[in-house]
Amino acid sequence: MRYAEVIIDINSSNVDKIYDYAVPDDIDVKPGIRVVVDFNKRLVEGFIVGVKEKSDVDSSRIKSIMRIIDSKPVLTEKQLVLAYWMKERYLCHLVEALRCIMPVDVKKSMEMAHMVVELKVSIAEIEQFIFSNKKNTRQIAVLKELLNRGDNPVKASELIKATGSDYGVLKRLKEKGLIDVYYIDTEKNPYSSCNYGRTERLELTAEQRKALDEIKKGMDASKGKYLIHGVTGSGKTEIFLQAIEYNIKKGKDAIVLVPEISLTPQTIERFKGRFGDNVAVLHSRLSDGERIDQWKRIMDGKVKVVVGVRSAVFAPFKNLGLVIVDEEHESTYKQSDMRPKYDAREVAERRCELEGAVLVLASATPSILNYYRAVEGHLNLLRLKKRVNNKKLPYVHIVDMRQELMSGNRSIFSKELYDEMKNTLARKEQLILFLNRRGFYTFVSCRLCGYVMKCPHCNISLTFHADGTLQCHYCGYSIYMPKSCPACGQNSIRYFGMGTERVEKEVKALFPDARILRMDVDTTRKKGSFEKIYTAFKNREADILIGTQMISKGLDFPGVSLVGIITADTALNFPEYNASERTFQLITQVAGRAGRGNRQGKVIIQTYYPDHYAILCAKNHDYEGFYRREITFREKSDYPPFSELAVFTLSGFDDKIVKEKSMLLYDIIETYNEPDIQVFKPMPAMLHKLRDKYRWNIVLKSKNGDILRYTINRSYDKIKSMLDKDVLISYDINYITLI
Ligand SMILES: Nc1ncnc2c1ncn2[C@@H]1O[C@H](COP(=O)(O)OP(=O)(O)OP(=O)(O)O)[C@@H](O)[C@H]1O
Ligand SMILES: [Zn+2]
Ligand SMILES: [Zn+2]
Repeated sequence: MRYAEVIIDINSSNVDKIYDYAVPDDIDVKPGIRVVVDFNKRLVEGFIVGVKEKSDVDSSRIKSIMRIIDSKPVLTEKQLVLAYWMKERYLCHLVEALRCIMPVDVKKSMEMAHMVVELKVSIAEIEQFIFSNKKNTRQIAVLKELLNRGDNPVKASELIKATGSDYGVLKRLKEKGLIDVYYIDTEKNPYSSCNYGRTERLELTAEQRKALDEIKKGMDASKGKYLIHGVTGSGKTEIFLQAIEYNIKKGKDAIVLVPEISLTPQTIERFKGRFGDNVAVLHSRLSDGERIDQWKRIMDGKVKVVVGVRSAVFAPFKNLGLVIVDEEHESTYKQSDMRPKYDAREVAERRCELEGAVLVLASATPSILNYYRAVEGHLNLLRLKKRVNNKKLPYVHIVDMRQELMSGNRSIFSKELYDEMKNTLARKEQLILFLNRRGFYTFVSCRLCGYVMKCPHCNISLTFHADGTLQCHYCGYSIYMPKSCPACGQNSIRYFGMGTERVEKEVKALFPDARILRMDVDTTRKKGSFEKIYTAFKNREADILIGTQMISKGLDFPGVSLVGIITADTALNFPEYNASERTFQLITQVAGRAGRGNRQGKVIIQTYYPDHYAILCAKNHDYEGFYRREITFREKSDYPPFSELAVFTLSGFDDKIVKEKSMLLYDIIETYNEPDIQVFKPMPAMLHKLRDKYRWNIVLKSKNGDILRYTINRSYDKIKSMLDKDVLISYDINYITLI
């Protein structure tokens, strides 16, 4: 007797283990095949992860596999290993990891969405079958429906609906040779309709060539991990393109990860321009159907390159040779809002190790973590110090906003920025105004009593919008701006702070003839609106682009000679160990948008902290200097990369109960008394009240990742058994932001 080790496709910690099922003699099983099994008297799907001759489970209790879903494995052995690794690293259920690797919608669609069914034999043979198999009512219903529809193939999903049958019925008819079931390729390729001009390989600069040669060596050896540190505009993308070309020549596939906000038409254009229809694009704005189609094109080997966001790291290539992670420092590579809370950079690295592929991380401002790993010799550091064609990096000027205020300037623009804007417009060049939205609110309060308008569900300040509403950016709660103060009744409610709308208004007042575009969450909500604004600015249909984080990445507009950073330091005072790192990265990236054309660019940074090393090093284009300051601080305070951090978050409607349970969890962790673990007392989360729920955090820190994970697992299991439904608990290992 053979036994299959099966992972049940139910997402629950109780079910997160391997179950043994007996394999009937006439069924052929392999790891990676999906099966239907009886689980607690329910028919459920599962994945076979192993096959063995003996089972330790009592033979009287072992059930048999009902049937197999796939004739060939849908998961490779390496994908299974990757799933196990994710489970260990992020403490997720194996099913959660498998669902990333083989998303549910893709799974379903493989069976249904594109399957077409048609008769394979003559009508006479069908009639004969119906006549002699009267008992198979469901099979007969299907055949009759097909006869009714004449010669045309019918979609499997439609057929099943019309006859009340299921996929199993179709499968049995196919096995009998009566019908044919096949996929049609609808090729809902959302980019194929666009016209991408073909581009040719560029003659590389000496620095580019050196970097590419190194990467090629890695590709020849089927291994290697690289970190490209290349200043903005140094031509990193051209290196990617030629590395991919080499990879394709070797018959291999490549994945390029980019942050959501840099997956712009320009980025897509660059890859499509070189590799045409060999490129699939995966981003979160695709419809389900579009995503499934892209996924299928990858599985069927129809493309050689995937350009996509975080989840594209799981693209089901069979012959992966290269994974590139562009803008490697971006925090969005970490999935924070849902389980499994994986980091795509780490998954990429693990996947490369497993599949003999080369990893290339790249950034103008590498994450402290990966730069440290490069310094320590775990990553191969490749440097690009110059811009292409020796174009100069922009000249950066710091304006001390405290002095502006003292000299009587209450405008959001310093005198210097105003003058430069005027000059730039006079020269008919373009300029970008950048606003750091992080931690910055346009809040509304009473000038007399100080009352602040807050969201009743989230207890954070409401944001003022130009249409006269106040909105909560977390839950969407919205009210009209009140005429009088709800607390003191006086007519003295005003809004403070600044948003992109306010900037736009001020610019209009100062430069009534300038053509302005605004790019933020509000103006880009509609599908395609990002592209519209982008193209308009690129075609120089506007002079000024005002925007938030969205415009900081990867944009290459040669017409831009001035960048004004209106609020450079709003994130600097965030109570987070990585606040300086993120401020430095942001300023450097935004500044990098200036002077990519013929004229040297100019950048003006407005700040209240002109002496902070994050600001000063950004001004001097001094990454190494910043790194040295920052790594010293991290080492002294035992912050990553010298430790790992994790957080438990408890939440519920009753603040008192949530706090009590947090204390209880704290005590549990303390009683384990692990010397390598530092536990911090429960603290109300920064967003203490969110969507009517109160939230508390417990932070853990350790130099020993194994013990950290062991402790999280143990204490989580323990506290789970002591919680009612009214308190929810979650954890995040190596979280990015503590909220
Ligand atoms: N070898 C080359 N010869 C001529 N032009 C080049 C060469 N390499 C790149 N370029 C051009 O230089 C410009 C900047 O390159 P690219 O956008 O790849 O820089 P980058 O390093 O990715 O910058 P960022 O980090 O700011 O996104 C692009 O317009 C690109 O087409
Ligand atoms: Zn709210
Ligand atoms: Zn008041």
